[in-house]
Amino acid sequence: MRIFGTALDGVVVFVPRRFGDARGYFSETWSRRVLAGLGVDLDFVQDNQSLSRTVGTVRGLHFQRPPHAQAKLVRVGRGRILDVAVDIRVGSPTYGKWVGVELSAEDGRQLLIPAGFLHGFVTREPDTEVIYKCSDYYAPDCDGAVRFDDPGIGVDWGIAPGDAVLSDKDRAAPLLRDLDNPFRYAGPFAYSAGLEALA
Ligand SMILES: Cc1cn([C@H]2C[C@H](O)[C@@H](COP(=O)(O)OP(=O)(O)O[C@H]3O[C@H](C)C(=O)[C@H](O)[C@H]3O)O2)c(=O)[nH]c1=O
Repeated sequence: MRIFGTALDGVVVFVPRRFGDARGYFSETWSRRVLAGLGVDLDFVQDNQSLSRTVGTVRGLHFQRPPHAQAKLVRVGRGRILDVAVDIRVGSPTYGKWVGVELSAEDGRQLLIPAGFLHGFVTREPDTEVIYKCSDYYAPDCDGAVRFDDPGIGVDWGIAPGDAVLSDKDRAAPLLRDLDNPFRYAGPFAYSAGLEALA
């Protein structure tokens, strides 16, 4: 398992090893022990999977409030996405900043999004399946969202905002500046220190 940094401290890319042979490949896509060995000490308790039929489907920007804030470990089972994380921890040196990483079934990359960050993705192929682990259970009362096209964040999704395929919930999400924001900066992530960036 290789680990790479991104422009946001705490948001890191994992690339699991693939054992290829004439049949295809085998890969351990997650091991608590391996991630703990890399300094990422997270207990994931729920796996999610979503299928998005159309290119340009945007799901996000989502989060869960404490006491059920979620860290997520995202990968693609089929297709390709631009996966996006936004730091919304008040007081963070990267508050309001975003990073996008392309993940695909082919490259096997995974993105870790800590609690305190918004998460969303846009699909780049039809029938894209996204599979992700969450560090807390779904808690509808704690469910939160911010507009995917919030000009104060400025995510470049690679599509015109008007072309995005959205849920009604995402279409109606507030801007970050209007959010009752529960997250505060609590310092750097030790596992991120000194990581090389993904090429
Ligand atoms: C997230 C979730 C949803 N649901 C139910 C609630 C709704 O009736 C239905 C669809 O939910 P939603 O429209 O919120 O699904 P997405 O738009 O894919 O939301 C997800 O997409 C972004 C990318 C995320 O990071 C979050 O995990 C999550 O918010 O599934 C559940 O039963 N359990 C769950 O954990």
